[in-house]
Amino acid sequence: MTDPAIAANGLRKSYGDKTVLDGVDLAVPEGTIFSLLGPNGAGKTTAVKVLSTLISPDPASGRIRVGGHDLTTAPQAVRAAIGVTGQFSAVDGLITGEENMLLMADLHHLSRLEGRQVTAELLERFDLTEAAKKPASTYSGGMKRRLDIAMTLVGNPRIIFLDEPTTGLDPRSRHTMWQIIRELVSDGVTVFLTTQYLEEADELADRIAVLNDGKIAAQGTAEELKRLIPGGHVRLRFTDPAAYQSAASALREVTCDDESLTLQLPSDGSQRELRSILDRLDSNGIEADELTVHTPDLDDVFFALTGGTAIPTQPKEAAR
Ligand SMILES: Nc1ncnc2c1ncn2[C@@H]1O[C@H](COP(=O)(O)OP(=O)(O)OP(=O)(O)O)[C@@H](O)[C@H]1O
Repeated sequence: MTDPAIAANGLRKSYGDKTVLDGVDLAVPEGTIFSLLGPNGAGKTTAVKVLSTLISPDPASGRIRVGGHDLTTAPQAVRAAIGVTGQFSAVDGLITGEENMLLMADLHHLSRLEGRQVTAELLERFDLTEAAKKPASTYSGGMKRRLDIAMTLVGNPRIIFLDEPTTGLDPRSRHTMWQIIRELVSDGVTVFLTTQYLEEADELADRIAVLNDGKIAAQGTAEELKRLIPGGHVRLRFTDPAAYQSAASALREVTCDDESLTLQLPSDGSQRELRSILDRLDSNGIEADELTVHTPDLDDVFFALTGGTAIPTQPKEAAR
């Protein structure tokens, strides 16, 4: 098995006596999107800054490897493997988009010809060719973010940290950014994304970690996280009142709605639970007209995990 692109054990970071990250464990497989979610001030940006070598972890931290290199002993090698964009944008507003790109190419020691080629390709890919000769200060928020990512890609990084890449963007620009992120991953790049938009994590991330109080409160796929909290249920709708009545007495823990002939019963939506419901209906010769599964959405998960509501212990498969 290959090394994860990012692997942190017991990552700690304090500012004075304020502990921001209190033993964070993360493993991000290569070529996947990992999203770190958390309320304002949870420490997301701090995690990005540590993992991208902008600040040092506390000495009490465990082993942290990024791109196969040790963060503490080989920070230069880590820097060569990664790109960072986000709240600390590298875009210089006084010069044009093209000049920003060429400057980046210079920093990466590309020849003039290579620099021009890469710049033209990336400006085209990010739909900035038309604006290339205008000062970056005249760009819209979405254009600036696209330029920022294009500049990061000049160095051909295998791992990209995106710190809140769509904050403040309108829905169209946000969707464009999502498309860009998906394309990066389809090229094999690993993306570490922080976001305050749960929908964004749900849409993009292979795995999500929820940061709360300096610790990872839970991590897993969006589906695994949704199964962690109560609120999921199965709804059965009938057109035949007799079938509805039989189902109401055959099933346990049902809530009945006699008017709409609908039954609702709590369920985590797992295959095992659905099978047991269907088996019970079958063995009583009952057929529902409609069966729908309702799982809590990520908003419910986020509030439950970061609002102090008790949640059940995380099952093994979600903790892996
Ligand atoms: N240089 C610093 N010195 C002291 N405290 C800091 C410093 N940088 C961040 N903090 C504190 O660390 C905590 C975490 O901040 P961080 O920016 O990592 O949170 P965040 O999850 O990214 O929040 P947001 O969603 O608001 O961007 C905050 O309480 C912040 O005040």
